[in-house]
This record gives sequence, structure tokens and C-alpha cells, in this order.
Amino acid sequence: MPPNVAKKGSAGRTKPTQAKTEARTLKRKREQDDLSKLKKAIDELDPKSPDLKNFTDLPLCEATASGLRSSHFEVLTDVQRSAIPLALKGKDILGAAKTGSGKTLAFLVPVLEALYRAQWTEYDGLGALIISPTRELAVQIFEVLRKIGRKHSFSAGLVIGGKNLREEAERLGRMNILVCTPGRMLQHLDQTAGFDVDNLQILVLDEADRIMDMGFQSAVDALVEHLPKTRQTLLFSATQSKRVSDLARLSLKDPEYVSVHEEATSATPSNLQQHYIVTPLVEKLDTLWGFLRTNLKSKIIVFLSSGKQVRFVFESFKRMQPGIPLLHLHGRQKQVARMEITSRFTSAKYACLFATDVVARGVDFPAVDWVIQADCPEDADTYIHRVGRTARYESKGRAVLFLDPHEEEPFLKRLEQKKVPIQKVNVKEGKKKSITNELQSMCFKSPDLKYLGQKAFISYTRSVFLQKDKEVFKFKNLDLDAYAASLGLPGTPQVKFHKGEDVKRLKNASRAVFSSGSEGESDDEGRKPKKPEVRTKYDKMTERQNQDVLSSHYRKLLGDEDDEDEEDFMSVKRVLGDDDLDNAAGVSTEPKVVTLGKSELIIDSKRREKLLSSKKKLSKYMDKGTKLVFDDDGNAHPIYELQNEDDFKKEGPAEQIRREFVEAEASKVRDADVEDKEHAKQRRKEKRDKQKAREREELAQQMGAGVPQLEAGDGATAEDALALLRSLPIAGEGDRSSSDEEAEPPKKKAKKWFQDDSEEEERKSKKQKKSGKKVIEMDHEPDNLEDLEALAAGLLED
Ligand SMILES: Nc1ncnc2c1ncn2[C@@H]1O[C@H](COP(=O)(O)OP(=O)(O)OP(=O)(O)O)[C@@H](O)[C@H]1O
Repeated sequence: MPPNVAKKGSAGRTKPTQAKTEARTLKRKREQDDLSKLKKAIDELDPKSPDLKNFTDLPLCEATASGLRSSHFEVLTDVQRSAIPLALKGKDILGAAKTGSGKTLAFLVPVLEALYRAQWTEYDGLGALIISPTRELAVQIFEVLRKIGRKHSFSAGLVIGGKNLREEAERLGRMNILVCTPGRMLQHLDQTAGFDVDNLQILVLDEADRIMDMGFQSAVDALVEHLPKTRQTLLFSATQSKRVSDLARLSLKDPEYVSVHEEATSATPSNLQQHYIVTPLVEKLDTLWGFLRTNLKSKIIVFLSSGKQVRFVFESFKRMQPGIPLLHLHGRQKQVARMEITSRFTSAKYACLFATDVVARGVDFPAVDWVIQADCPEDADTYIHRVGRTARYESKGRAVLFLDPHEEEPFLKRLEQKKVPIQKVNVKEGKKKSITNELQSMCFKSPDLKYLGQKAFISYTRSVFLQKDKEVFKFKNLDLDAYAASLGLPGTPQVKFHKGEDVKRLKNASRAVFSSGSEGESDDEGRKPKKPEVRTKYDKMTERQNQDVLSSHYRKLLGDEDDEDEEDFMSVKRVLGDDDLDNAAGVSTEPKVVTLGKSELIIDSKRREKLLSSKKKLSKYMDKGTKLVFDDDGNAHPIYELQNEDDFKKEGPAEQIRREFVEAEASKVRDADVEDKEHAKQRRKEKRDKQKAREREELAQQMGAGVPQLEAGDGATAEDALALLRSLPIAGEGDRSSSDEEAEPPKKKAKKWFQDDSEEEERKSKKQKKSGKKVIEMDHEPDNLEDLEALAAGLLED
């Protein structure tokens, strides 16, 4: 018997149990010893020690160390060397380090270690919360966490929206670590029953300056309200601020400020080459096109100021086939599409991604060669984050900023203040090419593209207007006509400012709050302005899309893009209506709601109010009833009811019933057919007889008493008489024509009247007009309804 197989029987059962218990006790003791040693090592750790070079120099548990090893992370980066030891010692941290310098591990390693040291289990609930401003970044952090935390037994989840809230909620209770976006997390904290965060040990804010700024302010403040005060807090960003107000909002305790590159001469990675090109707004797309055409074997990100810009440039360039795969990404796309595009760009060797600032921060696309900022960023911090998508960790990268001549001087000043080294370059004359004609012809041929161009125009002008930095962004300097023409638009979309308070509010507010095209759109769950439940006429008008040109096809083409309009303060003029004037004049537009059956009718205009006085018109909005039949007992039934299956079977085989039914119906049709034919024959005969009788009568009148009466039934003679009659002008000119007829042989006269005598015709028509009568050519009396209708129609004709 092999030594490790226990004997059967009671002794056999106790022996392995005892052995197992002993082994478990031993294991637990070993773990406790390790834990004590680890805690001791952390207590003794000198966070400033120059000996800390590799991850192995840090007091980490075996699970984390092994996860790092298998992910090939060995040497500590500057920020990791400075921040991890302090974080292991339980300090609150404000970490600032250049883009691509490894901040993600600088907070993930302490998160895993904190929970490990607290011996966190699934029953302890949520231990760590990591907040990211964008879904893309949250997904990326989660992926890194999965990699380095694979040897731990903690459960981790991603809460970023785009999924069913209830499904997400069910799993939340079981999670130890959550990576989330602020809006969605707040939604759960507010709405998910039994989701407990009282035990939270550690809170992390990645891109903390962004999360603490206006766009997320209310969500973050409300979120922090739910969290326990006694916790460790780590804040990281490439552009960290030490704002006291922020620290107070997060209740940081004596935070350590870790700023490893503070003394550096530049705020951007040293392996990044930065250039700018002065290109007037109207030549921007030409310059961009020229750039793409000369860099086909590259991986490029092009940043634009709004989702509308992204869509227009992507769609128009795609049609022009530059020779490099094109992708586009913005916050209004559905989550699945965003993930798909992100992963395609990640794995692409050569591609150009047109994007909003939704991927400006934190996203770690591998091997990006170029970052092009086609639209000037809102500030120097955004510039730094955007260019940080290239030259990550130890790789090289290049960045080009497009500036309008008006933006050049003030924006360079901003960059200089932030220690950004940048050099001017010019586009080679030989590489310059105008694509305006192509754009014009494409917009002409495709209303969808033209519509996107109009939206892009409005969103760009609007973003310039809303920018806080008025020295850089001067709305007055925009040559709107030339800009519209450069997009290929046939005319300049008329833009209109909203009246009154709204304009002031928009002017004074941060761009992030109102812009959907910029970073603000990245996490829309919590901050999306709620649609009013009762939509007024004004709401509908401003929501209305350009119905002439935006086909459903385009919406399908964009696939999954939620094309809700933003809170436009400028818009195409035609979408604004009379109600604006009413609003301006202080007229209340509060709509009335009338209930009609199950539906509701909103009375928001005079036209609609009129509806209430017409039952017939209102019936259009009423529910259509269901037609019922009543049986002998007075019970109501629908017209068509399925027969009980048993009853149906009793009637015999289905096929036989079908055949009998078809035969019976066919025989009915045959009988009806014979009847119909007989009836039609009879009618024709009656008609003919009537006609003959009438002709005889007329002939008799014309011929007078000396003319022999044509005998009814004498076909040949009757035919001759008819031929004569038909050749006469049957115009009811009364006496005049009949007197003329007497002078000339009837046939000749008829010919002349039709063919030659135009004067006569004219005179006749004048007379008709005068008398208001019209001559209708009829070869017989109307003897049925159809003929009467034809006659009536003829009389009514001009
Ligand atoms: N110690 C390390 N050794 C090797 N590679 C590392 C190390 N730390 C991080 N990296 C790699 O460096 C890249 C950048 O890291 P990370 O995304 O954490 O940068 P970041 O500082 O957060 O940048 P950003 O400011 O843009 O968010 C990643 O691809 C990551 O895998």
C-alpha cells in the first residue's frame, strides 16, 4: 500500500483529518510568521534608502512579488521607488510623475499589500477603491491589477457603466477591490441596497487632478461622503496640484508629496520630440491630410476638440482613402465599440486614431509613433497628457501641435510656464495640398457628410467660445465663412446664441461641464443632464436633427453612437422657433398634458390647443380599440379566436379538412364567376338597347316627319345613321351649330370645324368661359355611376 493512502474505517478517517489539521495549523503559523516579518520589515524600511532599486528590494508578500516577476517587472521606476515604500508604511500620498513613468504600479502594489497585511477575505467586503476619470483608463488599470494580483485570492471588479446596473449591483457585494469611474460608482452607492463600504482600507484616485476638477466635483464629493474617514488615500497624476482645498475635500492626513520630476528641466518625457506647426484654421485639414499621407507606416493618434470633429474628419478622410487604417474614438460611442476600437488600435502596427480627450490621460497604447494635436488643447496640462500617449516608459515618440496664428504666442507662453520644450517646424511647400475641393464634392454628394460637417463646424466654434483661456481662444478672430468652406460646406451654418441667463451661465462655466466632446464626455453616467420628462416644443425643436439630410442610414453607419445633441447654446438657426421669442418675452411655455386613453397628448402650442376642439382630429391620438363580437350569452370575444385543439382534432384529419375547405371555396368562386358574367352580359345588352333607342329618337327628330323611322333591330341602317351622327360636331352649340349644319353636308362641316377653324374654336372657348359651361364629348348618355362620375369630373376640369 502506498504510504500516503489511509486505511478505511474510523481510524482511517481520523488519521488524514488530523494530518490535514496539523498541516493547516502549521501553514497558518508560517503565514503569521511571514506576516509578522513583513510588518516588521515595513516598520524598519527607510523609504529614502538608495538601495531600493528593484521590486525584490521591497518588503512585499510572496503573492505580489510573484505576480510582478511573472509580468516581467523587475527594476523600479523613479516614482515607484519613491512612492511604494511610503505607501507601504500607510502614508497618504500625493504623487506626481511624468506620463508613462509607471504610476499605475506605484499605487496597485500598495493596494494589494494593504489588503494582504489586513488578511482580507471575501467576507470583509470592499477593501480598496480605485477611481479613474475614464472608462478606458479604468479598464487598463483593472487589466494590470489582474496581471500582478493573479496569485492573490482577492476578488476584483470593474464598475464603469455601459452595462446593466442590476447585474453589476449583484456582484458588487462580493468584491474586495473595485476599479471604477466616479459617476457609476456613486450611482451604486446611492442605489444598491446592501452595498457596504464601511470597511474600506484604501482609496486611490488616478489622474487625481482631473477627478478633483469641476467636471467630477459633485460626484466625487458625494462619493467621498459614503466612505469611512479612517482610510489611506493615494492620489496620482502627471500634473498633480497641491491644492489645499482638494486635500481637505478628501480628508488627507499629513500627505507625503512625491514629485520625482519636480527638479527636471522638462515636464514631459526626455525621449519625446515635440514640435508645432502654425497652420491657419482654414488650412488645418489640408495640413492634417498631408501629414497622414507622408506617414503611412506609423501609429498615430490625432486629438480633436469634440466628438463631432472626430466623426467628420474620420468619415471624410475615410472616403478619401489615405492608405493607412483609420479608427475613431469618442465618449458618445457605446461601450462595446469603445473597447473594440481601443483593442484594435492597441494591436495595430500602423493606424491612425482620431480621438477626443477621452484617451488623453493614462491610456497606455503600445508603440505610438506620433501624437498630433490638430485642435489646440484647452490648457498646458491637457497638452502634457495628450503628448504622453507616446514616448512611454523607455520608448521614443514624437508630437506635433497645430496652432492657428492667433493661438501661437499665448499658447507657447503657457507651455513655457509648464516647462514644455517645443520647437517650431514648417510644412514643406511640396507637401502642401488643398483638399477643399474633394471635401466640397463629397459634402455635395453626401448629405450625411454635409450634416456631420455642419455639426463639426458648430461644435468647434462653440468650443472656442466656451474656452476659459480667452487669450488663446478668441472667438472674434474666427473667420466663420472661410472655416465652413474649408470643411467643404456649401454655406456657413448660422449660429445663434441663446438668450438671457443661459449665455451668461455658459460663458462663466467650465468647458468641462458643458462639453461633451472633450474629456467631459468620458464618464457620462453620473453627470449626464437628465432629460425633462415632459418635452416642450422647444425641447423637441432643439433635439431635432437635420431631418432633411441625416438619414437613419448614417445613424446605422455610426453604429452605436448615441447621437444625442448636447446642450447647444449655438445651433443651426432653423432649429429655433417661435417659442424662443415667447421665452425671451417671458411668456410661459409650460405645457399642458391631456390624457387620451392610455396615451398622453402634450399641449404645447396653439396648433395643438386647436386639436382639443375637434373630436375627429383628436381621434387620431386616441387608442384604437379592439373589435369584439358577442356570443348568444352576451359574452365578448375577439373576432379571431384559436379553436381548442381537442375540438379541432374531433373534426377529422387536418389535411382532409383543408382540402374540403379549399374545394368548397373554389366552387363558391366558380358559381360567383358564372353569375357575374351573366350579369355583365345583361348590362351590356341593356346598354346597347338603350343607346339604339336614343339614336332612333334623335334621328327621328333631325329628319323630321318625312324621314322614315329606322326600325329598331335593323342593324345596318342604324349603323349608317350612327356614322353620320358621329361625324357631326357634337358640341352643344345649340341652335347656331344646327343652323350651320344645314348649309353644308354634315361630314365636310365636321371636318372643317375640327381641323381648320381655330377662330371658331377660340370663340367657342370664350363663350364657354363666359357661360361657365364646358363641352364634353359623349357618345352616349351616362347610364351608370362610372359614366356619371366621368362626366362630373370632366365638368370640373379646367
Ligand atoms: N518597473 C517597470 N518596469 C518596466 N516597465 C514598467 C514598469 N513600470 C511601468 N512600466 C510600463 O510603463 C508603461 C507606463 O506605465 P503607466 O501606464 O503606469 O504610466 P503612468 O505614469 O501611469 O502614465 P500616465 O501619466 O500617462 O498615466 C506601461 O506600459 C507599464 O507596463
